[in-house]
Amino acid sequence: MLKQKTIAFLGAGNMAEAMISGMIQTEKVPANQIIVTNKCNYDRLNILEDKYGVRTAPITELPYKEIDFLILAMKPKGAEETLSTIKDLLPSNQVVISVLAGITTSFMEERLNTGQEVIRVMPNTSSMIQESATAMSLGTYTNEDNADAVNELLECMGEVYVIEEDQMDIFTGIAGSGPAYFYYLMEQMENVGKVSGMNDKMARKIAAQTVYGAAKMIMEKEEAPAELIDNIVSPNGTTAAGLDALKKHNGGEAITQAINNAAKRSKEISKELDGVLVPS
Ligand SMILES: NC(=O)C1=CN([C@@H]2O[C@H](COP(=O)(O)OP(=O)(O)OC[C@H]3O[C@@H](n4cnc5c(N)ncnc54)[C@H](O)[C@@H]3O)[C@@H](O)[C@H]2O)C=CC1
Ligand SMILES: O=C(O)[C@@H]1CCC=N1
Repeated sequence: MLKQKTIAFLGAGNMAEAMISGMIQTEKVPANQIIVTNKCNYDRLNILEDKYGVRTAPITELPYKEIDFLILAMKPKGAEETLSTIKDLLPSNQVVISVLAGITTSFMEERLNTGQEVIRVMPNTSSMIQESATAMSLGTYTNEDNADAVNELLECMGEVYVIEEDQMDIFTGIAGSGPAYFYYLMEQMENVGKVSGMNDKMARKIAAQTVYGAAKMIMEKEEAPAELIDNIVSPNGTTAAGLDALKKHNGGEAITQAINNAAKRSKEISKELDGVLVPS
């Protein structure tokens, strides 16, 4: 289904690159059917062209009629201007996909022509290696075939979850921002290893392998985290001592706060940006 689709990115940053990398690796989307544009920084476009074989174009020269899926991948504050620029350039059957935190489907629909199909998506940077946890929520006018095709496209980047849009803020807090929390924790693990005399590279790999193995256990065994914890803890052993310290220092509360704060920020972005809507 994807072989015939043309996909364009508006925005050539980290998230766009991660998604392009995921798509190219599956070989489901031919590289020359991906077109990337950026507001400025044309060097960045040259880098992506050389690295992935994608096509690039200045924003004013995008072949809108040729494009099936137009992916908004700039910062959320650029959405308003971009939607007003592209509004009358889009064919009616083109799907606008946004990965922008806090930008709702109704925000997009209100700024595009009536009936334009929009899909809100929240991937994460693990799209780069096809290991994203990605959510998608459909807009008012999305047709089923297009929704299926976009789902298939997102599967190039990892697992896809179709969720109600009112879950998108919390999903963003858990999975969109989530990799950063784990990088932060792994950085601490690495540092503790280094301080104790471990070789730098080995300390990093040990931390990453430990987290990777634990995540894989949850994915592959149908056991709850609590059961897996039970398998590690010996009475009066090292893990009990470690978990005691983690609980004493509110480790669980810290991750809950991180997720809730990110979700709160996603909601705030929606409110802040929606405030600038000028009725036509
Ligand atoms: N980085 C991440 O982990 C994730 C980011 N997102 C969303 O992806 C979007 C992009 O984030 P990043 O790639 O991290 O940012 P970034 O700063 O790396 O890239 C943004 C790119 O958009 C370009 N740009 C700005 N305005 C533009 C416009 N009007 N038209 C075309 N290009 C424009 C910039 O030149 C830049 O290359 C954000 O809205 C963010 O909420 C979503 C999920 C995860
Ligand atoms: O930090 C951000 O706002 C974006 C959205 C999710 C990950 N990065």
